[in-house]
Amino acid sequence: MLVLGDQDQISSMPTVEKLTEEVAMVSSPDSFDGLPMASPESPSSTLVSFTDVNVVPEQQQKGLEQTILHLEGEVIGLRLKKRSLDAKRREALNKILDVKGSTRVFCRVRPFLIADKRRNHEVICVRSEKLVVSFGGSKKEFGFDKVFPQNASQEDVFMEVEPILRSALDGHNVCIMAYGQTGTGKTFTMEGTNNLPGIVPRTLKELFDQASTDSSNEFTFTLSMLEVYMGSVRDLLAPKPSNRIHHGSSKCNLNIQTDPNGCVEIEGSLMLVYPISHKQVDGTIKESEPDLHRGQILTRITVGRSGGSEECMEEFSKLWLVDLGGSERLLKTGATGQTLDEGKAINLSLSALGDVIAALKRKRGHVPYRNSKLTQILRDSLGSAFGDDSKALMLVHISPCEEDSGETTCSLNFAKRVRAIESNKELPEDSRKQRERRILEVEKEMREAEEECQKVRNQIHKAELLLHETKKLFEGRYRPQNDNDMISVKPEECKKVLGTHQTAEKPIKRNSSSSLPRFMTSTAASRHRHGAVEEEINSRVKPLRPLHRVSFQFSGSQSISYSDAHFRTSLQCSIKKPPHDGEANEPMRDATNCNGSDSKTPSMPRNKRVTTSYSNLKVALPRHRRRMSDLI
Ligand SMILES: Nc1ncnc2c1ncn2[C@@H]1O[C@H](COP(=O)(O)OP(=O)(O)OP(=O)(O)O)[C@@H](O)[C@H]1O
Repeated sequence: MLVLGDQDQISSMPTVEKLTEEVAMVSSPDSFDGLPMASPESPSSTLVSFTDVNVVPEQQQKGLEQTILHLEGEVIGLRLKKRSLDAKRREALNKILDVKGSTRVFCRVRPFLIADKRRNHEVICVRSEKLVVSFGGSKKEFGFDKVFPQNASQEDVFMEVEPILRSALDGHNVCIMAYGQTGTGKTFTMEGTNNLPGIVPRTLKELFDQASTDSSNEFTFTLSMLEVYMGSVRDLLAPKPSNRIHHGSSKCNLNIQTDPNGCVEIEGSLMLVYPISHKQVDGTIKESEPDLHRGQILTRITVGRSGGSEECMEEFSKLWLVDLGGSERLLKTGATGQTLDEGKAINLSLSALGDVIAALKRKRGHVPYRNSKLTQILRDSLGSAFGDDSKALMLVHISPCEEDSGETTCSLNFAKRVRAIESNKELPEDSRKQRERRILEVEKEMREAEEECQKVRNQIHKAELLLHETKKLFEGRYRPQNDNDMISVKPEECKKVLGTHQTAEKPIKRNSSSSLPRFMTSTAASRHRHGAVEEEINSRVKPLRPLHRVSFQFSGSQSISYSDAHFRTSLQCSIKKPPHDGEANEPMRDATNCNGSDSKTPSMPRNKRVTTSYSNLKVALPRHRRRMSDLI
């Protein structure tokens, strides 16, 4: 009996390659009657040679049983190895983020727009990670973790954001906030356009891609969208009229609750809807479009991750993507009425955010999370409420225009305050260099662990395929079956395989040879023929990679398209009822059961991908908000 974690047993087991050879030998026509011959090169072989044809079935059965046991042990051993490599990679990523700072601030400069008549290129000057603003005859320098100049692409921005997203998959709470004056490109960065998708759609795609390549974890995703508007929280995905706070519905102002562990949940919000209901949710979002007003938009992706077996508890992490709303000073805009009230509410919210950040910076005493809905919602992603487990990124947006330089300086000062949460920001030159060296070292460690992990993943895949095949072979030959358990092969399939009409029309019926009198057991020659037929069929119905389960629960308007129809079917199955480990070896059967028809589906591609369509992923929000600049 193999005990999980017994490394000696695992390391003394035959390798996948060796077992592959052995299984190949079992069904090889070159070996005697389909049986392996003992070889001096393989003393450890679990399969032996036979001379008495009557003893053959029992010995062969034992040999296959041994092979199955070894393969199962091999898979367990490889999974353990992968888990430890994965932990190493996560630790390295975490170290990198810690050395870089768990609260980071990037700055993005918007390019000049057609509407910008006066273009003074001297106002904003970007030098590496520094930015100089020339304003009223004086120059002011600001340093950030990264500065994106006017010509930076959406891709450039996302590349820098991506490591933080990965830490959400690793179980950390992450918060990415876009801050800045109205019209400086917050929505452009977060949502983007159909052709130039921003962080939100790219994040979804990235998360799905990464989850779909991780076969040892199961992931679930839920997506929610909230708006903080005039001090109330509303569910942007709720059907009308409950989402209309200004129409006085009591349901619209959702309660924010914090559990004893400091985890925040929004009471009664957010239907969890599977992809199949996207159209319905899409309609809901569109319905809310005419409610033009100005609030703060919060997109939340909850990532559920479990280790792929029933003993492993599911861990949850939250990823917040927040458009903080225009930060401009209201006197300057000359706003009145509702616009003025909306502006005031946003500014109060931002100032509460600033206070929370300042308190976090002090690292002691009371943190005033309760002063605004925004900070209450983001509480468990903003900082030290329950350890240094959270990662935050602020993307401050500025305009290149001279007439905006006052607002630009205000935004940059705010961002500077956020950045100062990390005490080691302004390091002397040699400490900075040392820090950069450390980052490079850990990045190398992480890359190595990733590469090693990929290798082990491939080995697991191979071993699982082999195990699946061997079990199939074993069950086909030795498992006692009653008459109802006939495996029927479609006549046309048999015709293709065998080329003889006669054999094709008969379903292949399997009986346990050991349960029959010896005179009724198959002869060596008939077993050989039978084996050849089985192999042909097996090679046609290609073995599938065991499903690693990724399920999606959406309450958003996003539509997800899967590049592989078979995967979609399997996915729907896994959403309805998570398969057990044993079932994971037979995904084709699962899929067949699910749609209730015989599966002619081609085998699942090795690298199945879950893709998103950007155009569909674009949340129809921009029209939902009124731009301050339009009103001036
Ligand atoms: N990096 C960029 N490249 C090209 N166009 C940009 C960029 N940033 C912003 N824009 C354009 O500038 C305009 C204003 O941008 P956007 O609506 O994203 O600003 P905002 O800060 O979200 O404003 P609001 O506070 O009103 O929501 C849009 O037309 C947008 O396409």
